[in-house]
Amino acid sequence: MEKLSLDKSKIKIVLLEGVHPNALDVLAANGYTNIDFHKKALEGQALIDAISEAHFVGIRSRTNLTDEILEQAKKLIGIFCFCIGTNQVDLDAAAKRGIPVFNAPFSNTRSVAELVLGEMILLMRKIPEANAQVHRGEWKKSADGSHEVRGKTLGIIGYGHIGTQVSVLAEALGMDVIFYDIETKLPLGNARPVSNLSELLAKSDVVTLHVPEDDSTKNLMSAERIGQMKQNAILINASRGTVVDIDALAAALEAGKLNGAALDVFPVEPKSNQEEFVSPLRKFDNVILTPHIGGSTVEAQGNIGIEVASKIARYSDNGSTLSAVNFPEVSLPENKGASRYMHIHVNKPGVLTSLNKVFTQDGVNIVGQYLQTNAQIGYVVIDVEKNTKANLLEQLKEIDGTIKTRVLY
Ligand SMILES: NC(=O)C1=CN([C@@H]2O[C@H](COP(=O)(O)OP(=O)(O)OC[C@H]3O[C@@H](n4cnc5c(N)ncnc54)[C@H](O)[C@@H]3O)[C@@H](O)[C@H]2O)C=CC1
Ligand SMILES: O=C(O)CCC(=O)C(=O)O
Repeated sequence: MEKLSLDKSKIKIVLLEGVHPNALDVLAANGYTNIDFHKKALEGQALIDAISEAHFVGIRSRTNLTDEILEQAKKLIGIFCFCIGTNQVDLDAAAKRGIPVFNAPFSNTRSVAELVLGEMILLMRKIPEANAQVHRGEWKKSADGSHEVRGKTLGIIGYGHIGTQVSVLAEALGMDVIFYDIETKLPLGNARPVSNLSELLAKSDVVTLHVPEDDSTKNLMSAERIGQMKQNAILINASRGTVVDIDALAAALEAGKLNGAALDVFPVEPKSNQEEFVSPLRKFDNVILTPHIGGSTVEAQGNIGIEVASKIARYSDNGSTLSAVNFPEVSLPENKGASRYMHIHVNKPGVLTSLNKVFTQDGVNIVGQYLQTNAQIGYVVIDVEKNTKANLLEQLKEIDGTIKTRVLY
């Protein structure tokens, strides 16, 4: 008889970076108990040692899963980011090994939007300087340069899940909202798209960044772009550190071009809470610096724990790759009494024919078949009448182009 899916107690899940305990509860409720829970991020050999036998790994933004690290994790089936950003994972290296990468695209977005809103109000009132001065014993009561946000223009760069929420909240405060996105986006409320970045920068009293880390956003806020901002404007970045040229920002602050800035993310962030944060921005009283905590609220982390752990259980139990960021997305129905074979392969001619031959030549009755491909890989899921024949999995493994196969039930 065909060997079926691995016993759940043998499926090893490694969770790093102190993901919320809700994740453990969800996994336990789904029968997964073989879990290594690490409070911190790991790197180098310690990371390799931790994940070398893992079937699933859960991380946040601090763990770098590079091609070299993934090469040492031969049993890995899925990578789960308990956050939005997936730039810390080599997505292509994972895909070529048949490893889908999942994230939590919504659960911490409100937390980031609220932080940005709060920072914007504080910076427009020059509260960071006032706070620092009073802490030093200085008393400088003044209205100079202190403004309401009502009636001011907010420019949002990147009108996605976070940018749109900032837009709605800012309008509720009476702000005029304009936005720039490389995609055509539905404007919410009275927000208006602008056709280029220069226009947004020239019109905005506050500019806030909500774009992903990629080639198009590297140093998006360069010296030139910061120079295009209004005199006395404010810059907020809670997206990714690579998006702002920090030296250019420091120069603009030094020159009195900007009234203030808030940064939650940095090109180089300390690897642990013990490491010192080094930045030319530390000396400015009118800059709010936070340690990448935009999404770090009890609510967001609790929800992410549930969301991502449910995705681990779903991919493990059912094979669904819905919402994977680097993989063909296959949404699968619950399996009702069939055996489910999953086959991940290089997307090239002939693989499907060979695959179907394995089943047809053995007279196996196929009761469901699901296929998605992208330029790199193909993912086929085949439901067949239970236990019809032995060694189907072995035959699937032998097909030229096979990356990974798995059987459930
Ligand atoms: N500070 C923190 O703790 C957190 C940071 N983030 C980061 O916030 C960023 C945004 O997150 P979401 O809004 O959820 O992402 P999203 O994917 O929903 O939206 C990003 C938007 O940026 C647009 N975009 C991409 N490249 C662009 C470019 N070159 N110029 C203009 N627009 C561009 C996209 O079309 C999209 O509409 C991500 O980098 C994420 O990693 C997310 C959560 C927490
Ligand atoms: O601290 C974290 O979990 C990372 C938050 C973040 O930057 C994200 O969700 O992209």
